[in-house]
Amino acid sequence: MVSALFDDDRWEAVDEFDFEDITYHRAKQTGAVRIAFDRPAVRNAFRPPTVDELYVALDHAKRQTDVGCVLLTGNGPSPKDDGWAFCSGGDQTVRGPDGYQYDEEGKTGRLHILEVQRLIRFMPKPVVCMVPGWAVGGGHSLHVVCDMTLASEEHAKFLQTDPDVASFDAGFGSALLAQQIGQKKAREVFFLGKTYDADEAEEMGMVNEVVPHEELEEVALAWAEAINTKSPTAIRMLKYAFNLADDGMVGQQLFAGEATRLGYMTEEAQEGRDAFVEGREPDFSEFPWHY
Ligand SMILES: CC(C)(COP(=O)(O)OP(=O)(O)OC[C@H]1O[C@@H](n2cnc3c(N)ncnc32)[C@H](O)[C@@H]1OP(=O)(O)O)[C@@H](O)C(=O)NCCC(=O)NCCSC(=O)CCC(=O)c1ccccc1C(=O)O
Repeated sequence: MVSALFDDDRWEAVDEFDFEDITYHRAKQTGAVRIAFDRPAVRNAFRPPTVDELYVALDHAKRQTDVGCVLLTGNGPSPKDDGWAFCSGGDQTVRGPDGYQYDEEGKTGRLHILEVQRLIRFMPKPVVCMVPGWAVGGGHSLHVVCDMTLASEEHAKFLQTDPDVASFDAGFGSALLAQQIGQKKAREVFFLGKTYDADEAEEMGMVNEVVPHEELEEVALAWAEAINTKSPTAIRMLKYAFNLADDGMVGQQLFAGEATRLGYMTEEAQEGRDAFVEGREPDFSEFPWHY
């Protein structure tokens, strides 16, 4: 069993990978993938190989031109106590003095969940976080960086423990959270470390919708289906537009890159290319100065 909420009939494994810490599936009926933490016994805490696998799966999902939506979640429940989690952040048992450690000797510690955050943020399609239980520490930050969050009414719980374990996500996990729920509330999340249920998180503006636990994945898949009815270009440009103001010059660069791609698609741009290739002056006279 992948997860108690997983519907076998709707998904097929992406079997070109041999993942241990995550599962990766593709929807049968719409252009969506489901990527899930698969360490339920430790509330889906991530260790370096988990992060490596997550990066590979997300990067693969990014490159699938017939996939319009990525669903990110955590499998469950825990075989130990039936508890549910999206993700409880970095695995504290493998945390060393310079970051999270691989089993292998000689490798330096890593903090590369931040690379995963950037991949989600820059992903040219929406990433939906399905939260079936705890979203804690670095797991909380991941839900923050996802484009939308859907939460289990019964089991989703949101908690920032970073300062308890002397960690601090001073990037998207805090600053983007403040954009979502406001400065005062974001400071409360980190400074007081209270636990919020799904309804409170929705009220605060960091969860889009709260649904009965059993319906979590069905509703998320319906969202993916809705996204897949839209224009891929419009959705991509909108995501980068939403990011732009907060992401500074990198946000501009991503938006501008996609604007360049749209430019390349015009006959006007093709005339510029053809003129160079054919060794002649370009003739742009038939292209209007749009206003
Ligand atoms: C998640 C809890 C609140 C759940 O509580 P509860 O339901 O009572 O269950 P427990 O009995 O506590 O847990 C069950 C079982 O799981 C183990 N476990 C849970 N979380 C972790 C974890 N993070 N690491 C290792 N193991 C974990 C727990 O020990 C139990 O094991 P047993 O053997 O069964 O006893 C609660 O568990 C909890 O508070 N967990 C810790 C949350 C936490 O502090 N996470 C780390 C925050 S720091 C972080 O994530 C850094 C991430 C990062 O890399 C980073 C780097 C640089 C900048 C930013 C970041 C970033 O934040 O992303």
